[in-house]
Order: sequence, then C-alpha cells, then structure tokens
Amino acid sequence: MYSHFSSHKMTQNSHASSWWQWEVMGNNKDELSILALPVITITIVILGVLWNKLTLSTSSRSPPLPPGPRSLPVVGYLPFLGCDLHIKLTNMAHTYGPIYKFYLGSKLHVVINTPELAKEVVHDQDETFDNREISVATSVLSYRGQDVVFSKNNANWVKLRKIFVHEFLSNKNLKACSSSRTYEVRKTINKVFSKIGTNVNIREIAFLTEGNVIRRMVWDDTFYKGEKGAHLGAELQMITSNIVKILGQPNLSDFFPSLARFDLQGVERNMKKQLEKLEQIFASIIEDRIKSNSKMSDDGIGDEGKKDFLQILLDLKDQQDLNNTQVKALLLVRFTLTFVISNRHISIPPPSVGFSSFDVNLKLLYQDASILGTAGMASLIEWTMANIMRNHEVMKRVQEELVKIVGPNNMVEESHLPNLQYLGATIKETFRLHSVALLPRVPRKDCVVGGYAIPKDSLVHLNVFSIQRNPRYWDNPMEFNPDRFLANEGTNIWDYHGNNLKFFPFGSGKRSCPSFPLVKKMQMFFLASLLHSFDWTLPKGEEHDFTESFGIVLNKRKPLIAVPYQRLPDPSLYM
Ligand code: HEM
Repeated sequence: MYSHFSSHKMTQNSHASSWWQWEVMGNNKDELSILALPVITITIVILGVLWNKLTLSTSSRSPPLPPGPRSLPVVGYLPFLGCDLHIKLTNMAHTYGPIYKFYLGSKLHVVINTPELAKEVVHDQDETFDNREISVATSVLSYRGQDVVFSKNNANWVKLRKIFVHEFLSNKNLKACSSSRTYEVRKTINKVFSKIGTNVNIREIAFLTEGNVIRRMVWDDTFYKGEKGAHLGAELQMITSNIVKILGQPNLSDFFPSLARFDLQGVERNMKKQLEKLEQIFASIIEDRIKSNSKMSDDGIGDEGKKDFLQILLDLKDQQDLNNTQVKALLLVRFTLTFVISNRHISIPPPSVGFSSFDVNLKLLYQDASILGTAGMASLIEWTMANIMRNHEVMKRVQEELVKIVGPNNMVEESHLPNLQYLGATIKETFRLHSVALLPRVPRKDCVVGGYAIPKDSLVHLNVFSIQRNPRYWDNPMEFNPDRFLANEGTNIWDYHGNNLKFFPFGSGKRSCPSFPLVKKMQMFFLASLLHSFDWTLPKGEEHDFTESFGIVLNKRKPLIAVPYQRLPDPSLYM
C-alpha cells in the first residue's frame, strides 16, 4: 500500500519538475500553454488516483465487524440458534470470542460477553446505546413504542421515565404502598396455610401475589369486591399469560420485516386480540375511577398518602393547575382530556370513542410493570426457593436468621427486611445464576466497541447470563454460595445499581431497570414470609430439576411444586 503511494509521489514530482524547468528555461507562452495542458491533466489524474488510494486505505483501516459464524443466505444464522438461546450465546463466546456477531434474517446482532466490553456500551457510550429494538408483538402492545421500556430515547421516554421513577417508584410512594404488599402477602400465607401437607405451585402463588401488588400500585381496585373483582382478576391473569406466550414466540415478521404485512404466524393478529380485551378492561376501570373521584372530596382518595398511578396522574394535573410550570403543562397535554373532563365533572366519552393517550399510558405502564416485571419476579422467587430447598445448609441459615430477627411468635414485617442480610445475599446469588436480560440496546449511530464496528440500528445484547457465570470473575461459578455476596458487606460493590458489570441483573446506565427498589422489597418480603411461616419439602418421590426454559424470562422448565408444613407455633398468626 505504501509502495504504491511513494511511486505515485515520485511520478508526480517528476512531472512537476519538468513543468518548473519549462518556466525557468523561459520558453514562450504559447509553447508553454500547449505543453502545460496535458501536464496539468496528467497531474490531476494522478492526484485523483492518489486521493482514491488514500480514502480506500483509510476505509480499509476502519474497524471490521466483530467475528462470527458463517450464515446462510436470507435466513442468516436463524436455523442454527435452537431453543436454549442463553446457552447457545454463551457457548458461541467460547468459539468466537468476547464480542461476536450473527445475522438473523436481515438484522445484525452483536453479543457482548465481558464486563470490560459491557462497560464500553452502557457506561462509556450510554448516550449512543440508548434505543431499543421493537418486535411486531411489542409494537402492537406498546402502541408503536410509546411505553417506557420500548420507546426510543426521546421526549416521550424522558417524561414517562420521570413519572415512573419520581412518582410511581418514589420512596414515599413505596412506603405508602406497604399496606397493600402486606395485605397481599398475608393473603397468600393464609391460602398456603389452608394447603398444609399438600402440593403448592410456587411460581403460581408468586405470580398471583406479585401481580396483585403491582396491579394495586397501578390502580387500587380494592373497591372491586366480590364477583366483579374475582372476574376482573381472572380475566387479567388470562390475558397477561396469553401476552407472555405471544411475546416469547419467535416471529418471522421480525426477522424479515418485508414479510411483516402477511403476518404469517398470526402473531400480530393474536396480540391485537389481547390488546382489545385489555382496552375494554381499562376503559371500565378508568370509567369507574372517574365516577368514584367525582363523588369524593379531594383528600378522600387513597389512604396513608398512598397513590396509585391513576391518582399520580390526577395529582400531576392538580399541580399543573397550581404551579403552571412548563413541564407539568407538557404532562397535562400528554395525559389529555380525560383528566380535564373528570375534574370538571363532565361526562366521559364512552370507550368506543377510542383510547386517549392517558388511557394508553396507564395501560402501557400496567403492561410494563405486570407482564415483564411480574413474570421476572415470579420466576426469581421460584428459583430462589428451589436453590434454598436443594441446599439444606442455606435453608437452615435463612430460617435461623428469620427466627433471630422476626421471632417465632411474629409474622414478617417489612421493617425486618434490612436486617435479613443472609436472605438478601441468597436472593443476589439467585439473580447471579438465573438472570437473563435480553432487552437489547440499539445504537443510534455507527460506533466502535472493543475495536469492532457496530453499525447503527444493530441489536446489541449484553450477555449477563454468561458474565455472571464466568469462572474468570466468579470462583466455582455454578456453586450456589450466598456467602460470596456477604464478603464485601457494607460496601456497594454488589448492589443492584449496575455500576459493577460483573453483576448487573437490572441492567446498567440510563436505560437500566428503574424498579429494583420495589423488586428487592417484594422479593425479600414474600420469600421471608414463605420461609418463616412454613417448612418446605419436595413431594414424595420427586427430585430437584434445574433445567431452564428460555423465554422473555429464564423460567424453570419444570415448575417447582413444594409441600408446606406449619412452622410457627401459634396457628392464629396465619389467619
Ligand atoms: C425480577 C425482576 C426484574 C428484573 C430482573 C428486571 C430487569 C430489567 C432489565 C435487565 C432491564 C433492561 C435494562 C437495560 O437495558 O440496561 C429492565 C428494564 C425495565 N424494567 Fe425491569 N426488571 C424486573 C422487574 C421490573 C418491574 C416489577 C418493573 C415495573 C414495576 C420493571 C420495569 C422496567 C422498566 C420500565 C424498564 C425499562 C427502562 C427504560 O428503558 O428506561 N421491571 N428491567
């Protein structure tokens, strides 16, 4: 390459010197102009060639794409991925290195497998990797990415995230919702008590309990009593589980966007059906709330300062009235007429008129929280219980700690949680072994990671599953050992903030999960209550099965069925 460059340089010099000689020799102007023309032309051609070479050599020096497997035409690597994607992606790192790529259909996927490279994405270039990919199913569900999870990083996301973090998940609100959490957890303990000595499906009770807590935080439906409440709960649960199934289904339309309009597998159609059902439920919930608000005085809504999301939005409207700040005004515009109408006691347009953006926001928040969040939390509860039940020493230490902190004559209260350090470490160890976060980041422009080019709009996966099981960062990584999280107790080295990219189950950077304070509280409270109130064994003849099933969360393939036995001496505690 350089030899080409120097030979051209010499040619250029020799032409230049002959042209200079003509001038010095004082040849007449006509002769000069006759000869100068071809010389100038040749020089320009040579300069052009040189320029071309230079740009070519620069671009050939620009970073290559990451390495990766060979793919088939059109389908790319799709036929080779199989079902257990988390295992496959981890094994591929052994072959192709810490950063590799593959194509699925026409989309480029990049997988990052070390904390150092993850840092380049979520810390050093967080501003670039701040978008998300949206599938056909999630696009239907999120009204083309208008929710917090799937929105591009734009003004809409900033506003929703602010409300999510500073209102919905604020310390004040979390504290105020403590009575709902206690109510739901105690209700489940009471139910389990009625099943002493029989089989209990742990994921099922976790899903119901956590789902109810989240639902009540989004809109407190305690006034839906009796048959109406039961019907609503059952219907929501059915829709939610249908949605989870659809979300977990690989869809050809995602791999080949040109086929999307044919909806060959009916994924879009099915998701729209679920959405319609959700819309009807939400329309009636909103209508009921607006009616009930109009009957109440301003301070009559909610107890102990507790606010559900509906109320938070109503309050934002009120604050806007008082302060008239631009931000609140923008929020008001977004949260639409429904507020204005309800606050002025004007009748509400029927649902058939169409969903306002307020309704959409409520529904989206419910979806983000309940579908992804609840599925994740229920799965983690199940994995924690399975790990504790398999490791007798761990079970013994967890229960000893509970006896010491809570006492045998009390039920667990949220105030006990900060002192349950061993249980906290047990939950972290479960997050380490059973996390799978496949919410890829999408760069808004071309960039470079680990010396490789990452084109704009490719899907970048941070393989937290492989990092959190990598023997380079963890001693005996497959051993369930909560003590590893107690070693640096008092420091924030193993917190959930995503600063340490050897352990980041809630992601990291500006798009990290904002809900970990709530999740931590709920996981601790529910598990502490299950383990303090009951002794647990597997049904007779059953053995532990730790096979995983890959989906939007990493579930246990075989649900954990366990048998509870009364542990506390006083049966009245369970009532
Ligand atoms: C075991 C429970 C959960 C786990 C492990 C989990 C994990 C995650 C992860 C890994 C991300 C992506 C982070 C990133 O891209 O860096 C995320 C995003 C998110 N999670 Fe969670 N999550 C859980 C529960 C919840 C719950 C209960 C809620 C709602 C109440 C929730 C709301 C969100 C939202 C809104 C986002 C998107 C944030 C954004 O893009 O700005 N999560 N979560």
